[in-house]
Amino acid sequence: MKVCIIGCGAIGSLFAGHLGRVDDVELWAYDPAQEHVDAMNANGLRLTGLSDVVVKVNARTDPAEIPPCDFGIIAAKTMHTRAAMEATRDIFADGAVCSVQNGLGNEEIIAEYVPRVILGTTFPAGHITAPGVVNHDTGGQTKISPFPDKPASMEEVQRLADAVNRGGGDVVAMEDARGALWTKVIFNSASNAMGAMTRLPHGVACDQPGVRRVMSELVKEGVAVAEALGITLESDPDALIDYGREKAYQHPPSMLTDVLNQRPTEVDALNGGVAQFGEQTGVPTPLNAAIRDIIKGLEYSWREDEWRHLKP
Ligand SMILES: NC(=O)C1=CN([C@@H]2O[C@H](COP(=O)(O)OP(=O)(O)OC[C@H]3O[C@@H](n4cnc5c(N)ncnc54)[C@H](OP(=O)(O)O)[C@@H]3O)[C@@H](O)[C@H]2O)C=CC1
Ligand SMILES: CC(C)(CO)C(=O)C(=O)O
Repeated sequence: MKVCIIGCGAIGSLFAGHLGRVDDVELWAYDPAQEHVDAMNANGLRLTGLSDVVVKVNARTDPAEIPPCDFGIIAAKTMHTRAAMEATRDIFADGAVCSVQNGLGNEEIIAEYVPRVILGTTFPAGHITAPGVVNHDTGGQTKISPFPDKPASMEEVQRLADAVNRGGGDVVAMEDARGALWTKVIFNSASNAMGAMTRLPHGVACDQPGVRRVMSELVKEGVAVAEALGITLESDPDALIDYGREKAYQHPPSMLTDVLNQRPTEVDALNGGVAQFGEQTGVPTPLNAAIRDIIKGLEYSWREDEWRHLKP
């Protein structure tokens, strides 16, 4: 079985670290980061932290050098989903592609490019520490299921989960993982956005009563949209925020890290995604829409060369 990781950064590498240990998996990776790809090809992909392993990955920056694959696992940031699928669509002309990204709308984009799609959400965390080296920060489950609009078969979903699990992963194949995905999205739309706007780590932000109140208001909007879509959440996202305070008090949400590094954020797929599905279902989401617009304004502030010369 051939599997290609699309975007082999932190999360993609955690999946590669599992699949690279399985004898009957031929593992490929597409990633535009030349230095990272060169390091993986020269020395293997090294995982540190919770995992301590080096695996062989056939990494490429040119998708034309990758053979047709049975499965893709996309772990590029959400703003790169379309470009990633444009580049790799031929690899999956008869394959199934699974998203393990955060946010909403990824599966809909993937479905424009490949015949079968697997929806997913993942809880482990990691970060790149050097080219070809990724630290596995925390463990957790991944949940995957056929994407209803363009489904992979349940047999394919199970086969992909089995392959990752045989390499030490923890992937649950489900009939419908939308509840798990939406639970995490609603959590992220509160924790990540408020972390990014206050520059406080998750737990510290939770301890500011006003900030915590806004988180709960963001959650309420997301829950109402999920309900309108007929999605049963896996758990209460507001309780997940409190759980996160206990387990990861000093954790900077990824959107805060992006803001501190003045990098584009995933706000369009998080608060923007909730607002977009809110519009579709007629559920008001003014707070999520406002957060999206403010964070987009913040991103623009970093591109001073585009606005410094402007006059009314
Ligand atoms: N990191 C974490 O702990 C967690 C992350 N997630 C989610 O997983 C997804 C991936 O995040 P993460 O692994 O942290 O991100 P990273 O930035 O570590 O990895 C993404 C990789 O994709 C590459 N990339 C950029 N553009 C493209 C493209 N057009 N096609 C293919 N690959 C591309 C990047 O290269 P370059 O660096 O050159 O841009 C990078 O190597 C996100 O949606 C995130 O929210 C979910 C759970 C936890
Ligand atoms: C908290 C975490 C790492 C959970 O996976 C996350 O999703 C984020 O920071 O964006």
